[in-house]
Amino acid sequence: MPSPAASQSSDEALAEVLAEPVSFRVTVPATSANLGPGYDCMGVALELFDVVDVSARPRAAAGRAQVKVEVHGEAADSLPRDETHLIVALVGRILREHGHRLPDLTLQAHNRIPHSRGLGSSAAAVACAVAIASHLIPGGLSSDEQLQIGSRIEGHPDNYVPALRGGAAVSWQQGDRFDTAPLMLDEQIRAVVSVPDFQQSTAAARGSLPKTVAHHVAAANSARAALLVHALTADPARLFDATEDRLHQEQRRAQFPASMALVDALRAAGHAAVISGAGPTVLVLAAGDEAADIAADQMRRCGGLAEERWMAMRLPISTAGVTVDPYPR
Ligand SMILES: Nc1ncnc2c1ncn2[C@@H]1O[C@H](COP(=O)(O)OP(=O)(O)O)[C@@H](O)[C@H]1O
Ligand SMILES: N[C@@H](CCOP(=O)(O)O)C(=O)O
Repeated sequence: MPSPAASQSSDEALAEVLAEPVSFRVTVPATSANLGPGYDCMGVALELFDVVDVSARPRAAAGRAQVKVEVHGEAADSLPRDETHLIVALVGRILREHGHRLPDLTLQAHNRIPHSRGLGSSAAAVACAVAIASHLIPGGLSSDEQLQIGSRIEGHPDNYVPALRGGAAVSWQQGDRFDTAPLMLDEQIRAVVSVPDFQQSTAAARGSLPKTVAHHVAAANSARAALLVHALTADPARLFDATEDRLHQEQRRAQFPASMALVDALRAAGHAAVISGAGPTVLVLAAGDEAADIAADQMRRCGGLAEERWMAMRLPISTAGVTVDPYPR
């Protein structure tokens, strides 16, 4: 999870960002990162959306901004309702970096993306914050600024970029800048996920990876990642070979043995199964509807045998990334 570094101290000197109240709705998709060998660089947006209704007003009083957050759905019981809420804190940080202070803000968050399951909830929150800040700042943030700011906050661009722009992408870091190229998915590509009832923090999963890998391991992973681009864009029949990872899944097995057991069972049956993001959700990339339905059935059968509860579902690829629309009346 990104560190929001929330602070409203000494923001009296900063400019008011709004002259008039504004209301708008932000919609942001879930994402699945890595896709097997594309560790920290590949991801795809999925049609499972968080929706945040935003009402922002010039500050009514001196001192701190008045912030009110309502949370519905995922983590409604545990997320903060004040300026420490991740989205609010990130909006404040981005505005401050652009010379503005946080306005009075009311957020109504309708959370549908499950947290700490490898479906990019934190990347979605970052994309949401970037979209809100861009909507508030006069003239907005350029597309490149949005890419740089959110990738820097999230620390790895693989799921932030599809949350921002939709579809699938390969993204990378060059010095302190991020760049990305869209992957034009073959029309047969389908995504099926099985989401368990237990969580895995991305930070903890990242902490469990070794600092170095052997040269032959890196070479083998490069071949599969390159093949994955080919399979996703031109030749879905290659998805099984293309989704073999050497960099992170086996290394994290101890963190989510049940997920790895499901990946093993699905792969033994010929499905292109991988850990979604840093887990514990399992993703199958399938070629066509029939293969996707078979994978979903198999996931349900395996899930039914497990101690944990799993929910298998097909999720269409989202061509839309984060969007800002007028607040519906
Ligand atoms: N919509 C949201 N609003 C507020 N905080 C969020 C939101 N989404 C994610 N988070 C924060 O991010 C954490 C999950 O981040 P992370 O461990 O990276 O998992 P994920 O794979 O879901 O991105 C949550 O526990 C919560 O603290
Ligand atoms: N490349 C990252 C992806 C994390 O995705 P998330 O959806 O679990 O936050 C990693 O594998 O650590």
